[in-house]
Amino acid sequence: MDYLGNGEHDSELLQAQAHVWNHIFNFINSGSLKCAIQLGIPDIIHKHAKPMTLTHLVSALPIHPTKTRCVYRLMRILVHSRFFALQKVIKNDQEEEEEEGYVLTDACKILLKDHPLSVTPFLLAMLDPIFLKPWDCISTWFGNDNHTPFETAHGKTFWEYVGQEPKLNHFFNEAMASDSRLATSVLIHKCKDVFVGLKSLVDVGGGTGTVSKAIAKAFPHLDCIDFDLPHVVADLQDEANIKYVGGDMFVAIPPADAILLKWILHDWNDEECVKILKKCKEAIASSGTTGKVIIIDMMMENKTGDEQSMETQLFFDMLLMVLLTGKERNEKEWAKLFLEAGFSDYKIIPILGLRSLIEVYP
Ligand SMILES: C[S@@+](CC[C@H](N)C(=O)[O-])C[C@H]1O[C@@H](n2cnc3c(N)ncnc32)[C@H](O)[C@@H]1O
Ligand SMILES: O=c1cc(-c2ccc(O)cc2)oc2c(O)c(O)ccc12
Repeated sequence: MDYLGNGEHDSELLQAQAHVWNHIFNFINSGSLKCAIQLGIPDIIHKHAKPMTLTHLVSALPIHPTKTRCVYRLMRILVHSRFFALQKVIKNDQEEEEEEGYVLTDACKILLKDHPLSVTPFLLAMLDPIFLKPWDCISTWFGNDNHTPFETAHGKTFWEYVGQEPKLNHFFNEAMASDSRLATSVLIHKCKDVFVGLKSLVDVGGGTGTVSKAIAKAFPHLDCIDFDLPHVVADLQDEANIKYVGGDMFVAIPPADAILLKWILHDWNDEECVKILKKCKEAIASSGTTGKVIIIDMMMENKTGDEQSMETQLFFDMLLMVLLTGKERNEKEWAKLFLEAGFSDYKIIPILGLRSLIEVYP
C-alpha cells in the first residue's frame, strides 16, 4: 500500500501523526506542571508580586547551577499550556528599559499552596508513583479477575491502601477537603432551600468533615454527623452541632432526616450503590421523617456540549475504573439505581459545573 508521496492524503497523514504525538506526549504536560509545583515556582512568582524575569526566577529557585539554562524551557512549555503568561516589566525607572517577566494565570492561582481551594494536593496525589502505577496495569487487569487495575498494581483495594498509609490518608483527605471547600461555598449560597426544615443530616463518607462543618455553621439548628471509615475520623473532636462517627456505610448509617452523599456513589459499581442507597433509606426511615438523600456527583451527557467538559467527564470515569469499581453516570443510569433501591422520585439541580445536586425521595 502506498502511504506517502501521492500528495492526495499527505496532509491528513501528517495531521494524524501530530494527533498521535500529542497523545503520546500528554504526560509531558502533567510532568512539567508537577515539576513547577515541586520547585515552588507558582508561589515564588506570586510572592514576587510583579512580573518576574527569568534571571530573578532562576536566582530564587532551589536548583543546581548546571540546570539554570533549563528553567527557560520548563517555563516556555508552561506558558504554552497557559499556567504562566509573560508581561512587560519596567526594568529601570530612569532608562525605561523594558523586559518580560512571568505572571500567574487564573489556572495557576488555584495551584498556590495557601489558596483555600488549592488543587495542588490532588495534583501531587494523582502524579505520585503509587497512583500512576495502576495506569500501567490496565491491559493486564483486562486479562485477570481483579476488581481494579489499582489492585493489580498494589495487591489491595484503594481504600485498604489509603487506610494503611497514614501519609497517603492525610494527602487524600486534604485533597478531598480542598474540593469540598469550593463545593460547599456554592451549595450554601445557591441551595439554601435544600437544607431548610431539616433537623438532622449525616454526611456519609464525609472525610474529615469540611462539608459538615460548613453546613453546621450555616444552619446552627441542624445536627450534623460526619460519618466515615474509623481511621478517617479517629482524631476528630465533636463540636457544638457536629459529631464524628466512624463506621461502614455498607453495614449501617446513623439515622437522620437527610443523608448527604458527595462524591460517594461514583466510587462504586451499580450493585454496591444499590446497597448504599438501601442503607440510606433505612437511616431516613428510622429517623421517623419522610426525609431525603442528597447526592452530589457528576451527570454525564448533561448537554453542556463543550469538548473540554466531555473530556473531563471521560477522565473522571477512567479514574474511577482504574482506582475503584465506580463510574460516572447519566440520568438514565442514576434513575435505575434509585428505583432499584426502592426510592420513588428524584430532582436534579445542576449547580456545580459538571456536577449536580440530586435530591432523592423515599
Ligand atoms: C471520594 S471520597 C469523598 C469525600 C467527601 N465526601 C468529599 O466529597 O470530599 C470518599 C469517601 O468515602 C469514604 N469511604 C469509603 N468506604 C467507606 C465505607 N465503607 N463507609 C464509610 N465511608 C467510606 C472514604 O474514606 C472517603 O472519605
Ligand atoms: O483519586 C481521586 C482523585 C480525584 C480528583 C483528582 C483531581 C481533581 O482535581 C479532583 C478530584 O477525585 C477522586 C474522587 O472524586 C473519588 O471519588 C475517588 C478518588 C478520586
